[in-house]
Amino acid sequence: MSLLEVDDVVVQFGGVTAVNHASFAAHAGRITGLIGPNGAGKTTCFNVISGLQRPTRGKVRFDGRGVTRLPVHRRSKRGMGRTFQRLEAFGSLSVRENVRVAFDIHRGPIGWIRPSSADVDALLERVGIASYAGERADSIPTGTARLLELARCLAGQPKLLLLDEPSSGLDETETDAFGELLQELAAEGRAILMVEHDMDLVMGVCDDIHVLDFGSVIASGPPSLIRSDPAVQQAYLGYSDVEDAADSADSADSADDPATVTQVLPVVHEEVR
Ligand SMILES: Nc1ncnc2c1ncn2[C@@H]1O[C@H](COP(=O)(O)OP(=O)(O)OP(=O)(O)O)[C@@H](O)[C@H]1O
Repeated sequence: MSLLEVDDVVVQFGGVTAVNHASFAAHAGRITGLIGPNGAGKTTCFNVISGLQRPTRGKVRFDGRGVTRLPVHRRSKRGMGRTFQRLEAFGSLSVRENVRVAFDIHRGPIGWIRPSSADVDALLERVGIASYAGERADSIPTGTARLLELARCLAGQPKLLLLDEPSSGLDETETDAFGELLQELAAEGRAILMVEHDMDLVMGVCDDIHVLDFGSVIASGPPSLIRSDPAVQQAYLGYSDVEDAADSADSADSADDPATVTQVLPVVHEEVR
């Protein structure tokens, strides 16, 4: 059964339909990508899932229960964790203090049971930022700050991780390490739903991908299917010569090789941006 179900969600901002009857799911133990051109409705979907945005219509179910009307903090208590495009850490605190505070927040009324330094340091180690533990959060590189966001989120032991452009600011080596970390986190049973513009990462680590365009889900499936889907090519390429796009990908390699996917989509995405 899906851990998260988004069912026929519509979000309208005045005359703008940001999300248009979108339905998709995310499963425990799997990494799910939510991709699409700029303005496709990805962040609005995340806001609906996490409770920051009430949908005009439609439902969200999490862990077998409806959460559509639940406030953010109650979804968090049930096991949703989210990172944001905008960085949220306390700039004047050290990296270690930020993670310690995140533990405290998630432990709520029993927060007086302090996390041990070993808990905090193990988490910093896990996301690969232990060497920055004593640095002020406002002095660390952007990529490191994103990993700090992830550590703060993991302090709440979420069942579902909602990651909004988590790899921006990471270099290639860091992104590879980050992809491995995501796979480990999923293998431990978490569901990961990720909005991400780095198609190498998306195609390399996602088990399932949902593609949004103008607020609608235009394709869902594993990377190999998404890469060759005509509607996806249309959305990213902006013209209907689907066969050309498929041919160039096919000639590069087989459909199962993530590298071939990225030879089509990322280039196109840069053009769209
Ligand atoms: N609060 C708002 N009020 C009015 N329109 C909004 C609001 N938030 C988003 N929109 C519009 O809804 C549409 C979807 O925006 P959204 O930010 O969800 O897209 P996105 O796929 O996350 O884009 P990006 O990749 O650029 O972050 C866009 O047309 C955007 O301008």
